Amino acid sequence: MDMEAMDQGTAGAVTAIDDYLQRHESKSLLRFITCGSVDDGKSTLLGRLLYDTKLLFDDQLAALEGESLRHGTQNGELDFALLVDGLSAEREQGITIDVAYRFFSTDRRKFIVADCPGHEQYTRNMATGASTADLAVVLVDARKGLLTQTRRHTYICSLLGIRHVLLAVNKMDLVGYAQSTFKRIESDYRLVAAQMGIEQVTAIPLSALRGENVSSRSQAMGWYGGPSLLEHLETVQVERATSKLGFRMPVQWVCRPNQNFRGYAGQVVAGSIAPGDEVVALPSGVRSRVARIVTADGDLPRASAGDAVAIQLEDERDISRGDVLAATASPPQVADQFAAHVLWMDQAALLPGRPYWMKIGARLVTAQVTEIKHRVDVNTQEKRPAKRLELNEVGYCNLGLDHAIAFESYEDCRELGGFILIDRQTNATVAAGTLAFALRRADNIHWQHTDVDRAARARIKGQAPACLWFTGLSGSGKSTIANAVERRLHAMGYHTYMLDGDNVRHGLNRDLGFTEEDRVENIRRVAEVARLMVDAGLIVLVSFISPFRSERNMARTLFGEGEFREVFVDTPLEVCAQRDPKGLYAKARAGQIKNFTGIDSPYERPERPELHLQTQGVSVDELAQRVIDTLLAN
Ligand SMILES: Nc1ncnc2c1ncn2[C@@H]1O[C@H](COP(=O)(O)OS(=O)(=O)O)[C@@H](OP(=O)(O)O)[C@H]1O
Ligand SMILES: Nc1ncnc2c1ncn2[C@@H]1O[C@H](COP(=O)(O)OP(=O)(O)O)[C@@H](O)[C@H]1O
Repeated sequence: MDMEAMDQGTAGAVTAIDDYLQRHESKSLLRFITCGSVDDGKSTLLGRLLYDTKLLFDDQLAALEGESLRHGTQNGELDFALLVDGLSAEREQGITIDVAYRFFSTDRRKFIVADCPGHEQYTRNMATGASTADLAVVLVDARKGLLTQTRRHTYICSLLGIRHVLLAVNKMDLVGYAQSTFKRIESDYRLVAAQMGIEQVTAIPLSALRGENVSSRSQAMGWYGGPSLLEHLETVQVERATSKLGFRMPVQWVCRPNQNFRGYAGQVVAGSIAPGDEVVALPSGVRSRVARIVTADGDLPRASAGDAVAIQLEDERDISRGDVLAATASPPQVADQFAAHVLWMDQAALLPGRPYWMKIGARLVTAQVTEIKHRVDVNTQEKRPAKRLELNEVGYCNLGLDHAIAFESYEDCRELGGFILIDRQTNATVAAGTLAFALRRADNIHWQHTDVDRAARARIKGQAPACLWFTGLSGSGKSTIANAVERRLHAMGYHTYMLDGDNVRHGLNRDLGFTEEDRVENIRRVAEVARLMVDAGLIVLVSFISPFRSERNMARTLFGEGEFREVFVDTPLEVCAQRDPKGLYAKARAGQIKNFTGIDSPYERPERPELHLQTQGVSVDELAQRVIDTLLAN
């Protein structure tokens, strides 16, 4: 690469950026988002606004970001590039979502507008944009009035903490600039917004296409005495009450450029901090004092909310990415069970009991929705009972996490109260959510120590406890083979127990049917029971269809290294249907049984089972022996 040319180019960019920053430094910043249905004129409005302000800073800002990175690596102390690497790793996992942020500015204010393209994934992108915005421009077509989308988007904005809405009643030229139409839409909307807790609504009649009431007042609407859209954006006061919270910073990255330096990099999300202050890392509770606050431009005497810094502590501590550094005097709560709002954004429904990745702050944990309290009808605000959440539905749920986290309610702190859920199979972002409060503090429930532990229980039985997990279609041979395995093990003196779908469904799981959500719960319970039995020192044989990879993988995580063996009883559907030991396939094909696995309910084949048994033409005895060989091999 031609280094000289590159340096010159960069130097040029730096000067331009310095100029830009100086000119705009003193101005306040407004982050907003535009929402509306497909044809309401969102792009026209945004285009018009950018055109009228004649200031587009996309390129300068991209260069600015590049520059700050370069500076970060210059003095060899701090590698901020690592931070960015971390983020791009997330991008590869599909965690981040595509939202284009456009920058523009006028003489009075700087603006960042979240531009959320794409109709299909609109809700998903919108939620991302809304989570950092202070104001939403909600577009309504004057000819159509409020639509379901208008209500849905307003609700999402409200859920994600937006308290100011600019209602842009667009296409006024197409309704003859009628004041009555505008007034009707305005009052309809105020009612909806008030129901959703949004009190600051400014309604503006406009025509984005003709540029009326966008950046200048319209002659055609003399009856309107309010500001133009741009005037309002330039002057509206959106400052949130200064957060009452003390210092909080999620650790995005631990920087170790050399042996002598260890810095915890991240953005301060609340309060402020200075060298000498005592901090606690949560959830571990480790304490230390701040030695230095390092940035790309040198050390700071104090860092406050919004600053991106690396904090060096006085002593070497075991603190990692995802921990939260906080003021010791007023630390956040730590908990593992929450009440939360969840906006579901995936085609496949949210199923209670299924484990998802949860990303909150810089932390990644496993979370399950343990209960859906209710679903919210976005049109009427009514609470309705629900067993699952479908695409674009919002539910008020209880969440259970596998690890405790430091958090704030979303209302108090977006960064430590907002989260996304990620599907563990596809890595797709499937939900956005907001924490309301902790249901139970993690430190209130302790794991009770027992003097006789699992090793002691296993020892007295003279065996290594294990879980043999048989999965396969109905009639594939799970029970027959598991039964033969248990008979042999028993004869050899092993302590065993068999959990069979048909049997457990008569007792513990009597309340469950065969919908996806019931099957998820069925497997969750039986996996927990199997875990207890392994804890008791037994060899447990689990024989359930267990059709979903997610739940089988979840079951696996409950056991120790090598304790769990997945046995795939692989018999083609046609063969199972021919065997039809209980006559169920005949009934399912006749439409008398709904949701029958393999017919109108899916079976996800195991990808890496410990044992893959193809049963056709092989005797039950031989198959059972193979299971025993696998079990006793290690
Ligand atoms: N709709 C439908 N789909 C599948 N199976 C059905 C259904 N209705 C009843 N049965 C009978 O229930 C047994 C499966 O229960 P499981 O608990 O193993 O199922 S699951 O793991 O929750 O999917 C299954 O037993 P097996 O044949 O031993 O697998 C069936 O006998
Ligand atoms: N090689 C085989 N392995 C297991 N079962 C077989 C085999 N060949 C025939 N079968 C028959 O298939 C049926 C399987 O039923 P079952 O064990 O109840 O299946 P599942 O528990 O998977 O629903 C039984 O009637 C069994 O005798």
